[in-house]
Amino acid sequence: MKELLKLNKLFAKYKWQLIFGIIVTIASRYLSLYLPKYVGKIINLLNAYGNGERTDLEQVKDDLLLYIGIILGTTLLAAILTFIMRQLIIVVSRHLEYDLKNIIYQQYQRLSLSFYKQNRTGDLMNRISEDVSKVRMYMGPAIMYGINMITLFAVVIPAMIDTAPTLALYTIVPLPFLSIAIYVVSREIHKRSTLVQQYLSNLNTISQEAFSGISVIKAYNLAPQMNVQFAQVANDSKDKNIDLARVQALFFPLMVLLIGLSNILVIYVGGRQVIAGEIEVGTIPEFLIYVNMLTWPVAVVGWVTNMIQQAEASQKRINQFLDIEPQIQNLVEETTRVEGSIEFDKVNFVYEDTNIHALKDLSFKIHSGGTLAILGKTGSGKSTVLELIGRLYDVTDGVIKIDGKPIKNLNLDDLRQSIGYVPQDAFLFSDTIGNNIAFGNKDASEEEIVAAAKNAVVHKNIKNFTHGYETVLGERGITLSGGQKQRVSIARAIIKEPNILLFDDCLSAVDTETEEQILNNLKKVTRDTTTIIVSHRVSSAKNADLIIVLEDGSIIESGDHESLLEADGYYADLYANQMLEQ
Ligand SMILES: Nc1ncnc2c1ncn2[C@@H]1O[C@H](COP(=O)(O)OP(=O)(O)OP(=O)(O)O)[C@@H](O)[C@H]1O
Repeated sequence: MKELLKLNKLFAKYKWQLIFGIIVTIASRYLSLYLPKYVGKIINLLNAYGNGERTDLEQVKDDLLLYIGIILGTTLLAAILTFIMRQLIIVVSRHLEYDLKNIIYQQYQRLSLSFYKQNRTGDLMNRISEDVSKVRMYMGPAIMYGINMITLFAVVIPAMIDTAPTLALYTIVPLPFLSIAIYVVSREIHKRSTLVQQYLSNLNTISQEAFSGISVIKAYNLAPQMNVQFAQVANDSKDKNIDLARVQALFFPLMVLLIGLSNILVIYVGGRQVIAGEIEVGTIPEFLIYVNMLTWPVAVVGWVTNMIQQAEASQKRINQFLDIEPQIQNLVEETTRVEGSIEFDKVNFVYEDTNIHALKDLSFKIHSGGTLAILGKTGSGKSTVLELIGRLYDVTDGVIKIDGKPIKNLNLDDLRQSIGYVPQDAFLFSDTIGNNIAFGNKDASEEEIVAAAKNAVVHKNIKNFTHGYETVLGERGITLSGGQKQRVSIARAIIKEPNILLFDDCLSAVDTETEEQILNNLKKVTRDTTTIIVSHRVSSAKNADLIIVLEDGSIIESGDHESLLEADGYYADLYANQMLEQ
């Protein structure tokens, strides 16, 4: 229960509904006692009339009507109260589920990029959906049945002892066995349903990969192989489902058997007592109803215990994520203005998970409004430089300064707000093209969206789509070409009018002519913007104020276009090769 204690704070918010729910439950259970009591009375009355102990038929009829009226009235009232109880407790559990999902989602948003690199997306999704559902079973049904069970025991058992203590003893003794049997069966059900879930998620992964990679599968004619793989996993999944169904099939027969045995015991022991004149005949039906009233809560003990155990395990997984402190912390509350001069001072960076020393003693400076180009082979650390400026990671050693201040001394939101970042792998949401561009500035007008698209040289392409800016993009924007996606992503950064623009090899999929056009447009609209362009092409870099060439995380050459050509090193070779290609 330790992990579930964390939920107490959430419960506090709904304490009045819960307290009222408990009161209503107690009242409804209390009212449900009238049914067995008055059924017993009716049988005794009829028995007395049959024996000739009662002779006034009219009076007997009146009594009968009164008893039936009491049964009807109390049962109806108990049913209404049960309805209110379910409304209160189950509705509260839905609210709690919603609150918990929001808490987890907000925590996910707070957590740093490294968290996402270390944990699989499926796992993140599972904790916010599957695990929360299991916890909800504790917050709603488990608590409701728990209260119901305790109150029922508290009212029924004293009533039984009061009516016929010996018979009560014989009736109550088998009940714990029923509870244990149900617990064992539901634990088996849980084990098997966990396996079913695992196989289901395997099946989902295979199908999802097959759909995402459908073009590769078709091009390599792998469909028959994929079909066999799918059939195997589907078959395993079916076997696990059949295993589960077998144990589930045991649940109800087991309950029926145990209830039947308890009923026989009541009739046998009660019958002997009636013959011995120790109890009245009406006590037998009264007790039969008690047994049936108690059976469900007793069975529920096993079920609820299982539910709580599962919720505890799920809440533990949720707490693991909730307890993580984001690696990147905002250390400054007050707002800070960001102009845009950037300085790296002996920056070192090691990726924790792989231990790769991506940047080594890196130092450079760009003045506000200046342009820096970073070239270098793949894996030389270019993207890492950009990620460090946006504080997606914090440096391992050295300092990055913006406007002369270490970036940790800037308000994190202001820092990120002042950056327009175009990543290497453009990500577009399943939304309209217009909204994807406006993502960088939610208040942007239609004219601003069009202007940004024009500057990113993608306006004409968008206009050619039937629905223009209203064209809805599929998953990961599959209806756009690679170059179009890159340009929409550039428009998204431009529209934000940031003080710092970071382009991570985002012109790789456009032809050199369009690249030239985009760079010319950028020069105009980003005159005062500090711009860093990461590229493999000299054409993207040649006009920059400063060009640095990275190798293995260190600068091997730096200067402007002319000085680097004179230096006759990596840059000059790259230039010569790329000029030849054109
Ligand atoms: N999230 C990460 N976790 C661990 N290691 C990483 C991570 N991202 C990059 N690396 C490693 O850090 C090194 C530098 O990577 P980086 O992406 O900065 O190179 P790059 O110069 O941008 O490469 P490319 O031109 O291919 O984009 C590489 O060796 C890479 O494998």
